[in-house]
Amino acid sequence: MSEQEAAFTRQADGQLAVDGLPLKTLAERYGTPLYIYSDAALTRNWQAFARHWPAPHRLCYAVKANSNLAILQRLAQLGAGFDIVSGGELARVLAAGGDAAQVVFSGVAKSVTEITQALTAGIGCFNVESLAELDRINAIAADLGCIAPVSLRINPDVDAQTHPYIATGLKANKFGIAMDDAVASFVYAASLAHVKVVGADCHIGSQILSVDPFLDAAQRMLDLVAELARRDIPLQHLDMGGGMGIQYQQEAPFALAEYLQRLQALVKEQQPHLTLMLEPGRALVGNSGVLVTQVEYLKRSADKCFALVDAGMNDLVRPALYQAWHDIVPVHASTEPQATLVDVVGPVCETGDFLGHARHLAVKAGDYLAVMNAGAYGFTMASNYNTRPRAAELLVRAGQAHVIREREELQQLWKDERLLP
Ligand SMILES: Cc1ncc(COP(=O)(O)O)c(C=O)c1O
Ligand SMILES: N[C@@H](CCCC[NH3+])C(=O)O
Repeated sequence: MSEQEAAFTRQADGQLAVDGLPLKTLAERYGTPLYIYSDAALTRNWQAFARHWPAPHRLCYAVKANSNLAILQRLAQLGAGFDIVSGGELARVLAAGGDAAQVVFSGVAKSVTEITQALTAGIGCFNVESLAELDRINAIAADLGCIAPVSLRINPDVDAQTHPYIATGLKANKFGIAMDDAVASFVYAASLAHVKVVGADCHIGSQILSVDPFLDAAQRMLDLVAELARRDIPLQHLDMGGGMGIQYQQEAPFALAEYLQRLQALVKEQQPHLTLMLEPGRALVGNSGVLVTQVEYLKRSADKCFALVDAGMNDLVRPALYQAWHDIVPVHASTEPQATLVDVVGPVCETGDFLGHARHLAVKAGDYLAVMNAGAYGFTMASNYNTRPRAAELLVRAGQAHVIREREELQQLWKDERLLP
């Protein structure tokens, strides 16, 4: 967000550093590709929310953005709840010391196993995405002899004006229950013996740069809350999801404080008893991480120059998947005098395997590059495509680098595979 300071800064000697540690030194010591996160940035991002979000309002960090245990641990220490989308994410939150009661469970296709696991752990709330799911939760809770706290995810049908693959609040999207069906769905939920309706939620998309779609969605949700109150279905909380955008290139995201304050003002005016919840992912972790990669080769032809680097779409898929822009900068001042237009591409056998096209870079083989703002949806979307071990992850805290995930070993990649007898 606009008020967030950069954690990765250029020192007087030309080195890009985090907390005074040059990234080049870290890359040489731990190898590349290497994800490096800044605890100071994470903490600052958290505080940018927390400052304007007094209790009892709550923040449930969207685990999918970056689910490393140490990141979850730090956020739990800062006071975060968690928004999860799988039993795996729930297990991670618990392993990191998170409180099950502060967990909300989103996701369109929760399995019997996952619902059972979540009820047994005592999670705070299911964000239910369909009536079929509601029936399943009710039946499992009946078997377990408990009552499941539920919120219904309503699709407010607002256009978040973001990339079509990460817009989620339109009628055409697979998420949530249509606003037209919302009242009837709540009436049905309230009639079930083993669920307790505690809230309503929505999530209109990701990387949203204007506050208007959020406030538009909030007003629609508040109208629904008012209608439900008239029908004697009082709600305790309204969860407006995540989606707050960050600056990757020239975008100008809205001021976070403005959104948080205007949202609270709306609620205070119309439904003062409601607790508000948000599920930020990217806005907490996006700018707190970089992916460091080394240039293996330069390949020049008459009209093209490729920097072939050791990180690929399997390490950071966002450019390939969404044509997303990430700044790519040298980690240290290059001895190459001439900046040229370079396509920064990975080793994966796909034409779509690129990190950045036509970048102005002074670069030579052996140089390290930092792919910026890679803290969200970076490592969590990484794969082993082309039998490439996933990168190591470091968290720098108070000037010290901690390995928070070891680089994968090749043997780990096929340890569960079996040759035929
Ligand atoms: C239900 C839900 N909540 C929260 C998030 C987090 O979104 P963001 O990282 O854009 O804040 C997502 C992902 O878009 C989501 O689907
Ligand atoms: N993975 C997407 C965000 C989608 C979030 C999923 N609800 C990204 O990298 O931008």
